[in-house]
Amino acid sequence: MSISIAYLGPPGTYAEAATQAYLRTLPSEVIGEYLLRPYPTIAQALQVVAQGEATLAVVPVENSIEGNVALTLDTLWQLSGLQIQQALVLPIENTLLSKASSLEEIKTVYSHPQPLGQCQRWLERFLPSVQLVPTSSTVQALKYLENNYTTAAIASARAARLYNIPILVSSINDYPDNCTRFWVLSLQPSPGGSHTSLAFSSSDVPGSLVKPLQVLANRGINMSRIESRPTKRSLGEYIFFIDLEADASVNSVQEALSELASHTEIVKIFGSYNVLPINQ
Ligand SMILES: O=C(O)C(=O)C[C@]1(C(=O)O)C=C[C@@H](O)C=C1
Repeated sequence: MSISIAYLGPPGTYAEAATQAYLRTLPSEVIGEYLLRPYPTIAQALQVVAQGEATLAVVPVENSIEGNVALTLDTLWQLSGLQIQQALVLPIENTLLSKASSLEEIKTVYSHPQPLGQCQRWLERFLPSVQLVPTSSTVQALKYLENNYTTAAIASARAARLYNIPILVSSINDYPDNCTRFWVLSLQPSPGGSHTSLAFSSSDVPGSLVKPLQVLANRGINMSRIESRPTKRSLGEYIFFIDLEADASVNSVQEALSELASHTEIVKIFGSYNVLPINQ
């Protein structure tokens, strides 16, 4: 029986590169059982796993320059049962792809909003008057390059090779150490590991953030990330996404997680897992 992995496609996206990197971490004799399934949005990749139509999803969570991937966090909050199996940190090296022979010919640059943000300063410096157009993925941006010598796309060198498109300028990141953290999620219980992720909502009253954080601090549990997203119910109400440097199977962490319930409205525990850096 094959194991399907959902990701933001089409092939050639950074999400696909992360999915391939995840496959390379598995024993070679099982890799043939995995089937990669591209989806047009991150939300759909997560939904098919939550509905049991795919086994795993590989989705971006956070970028070192642009911060959180809001769509991933919002979708995870809405769905039930998804557990993190593994985190992967993938280096992101953006390149400018175009059929133009020089930067002067370019009038429009297409890409996913994240790479447009990751290369913002480069774009301001070298292409200050072009129009920037967001697309649903870096590979979707490539379709605007067909038979057009005034357009460019920001995508990976791998996408350029796959779709046979010339690279006009390589390495255009504003900061060289650009990397994105991905999560591998499924309906299986998470395997345990060095990090635990959770999210909670709380009402807009004094201490609604301090109290849950105090529960963690009281037990010496270190937090490696905190992000907020609006509940979308009313202005000023938030969902907090937290990563802990701790394994939920440890007694004190388990106690803290159960105590959180009394200081929050809804708590969702996404599980404990290890983080793997990927060298490309
Ligand atoms: O468009 C792609 O190629 C993606 O894989 C999406 C995505 C993202 O959603 O952040 C993934 C990682 C990179 O930081 C840039 C874009």
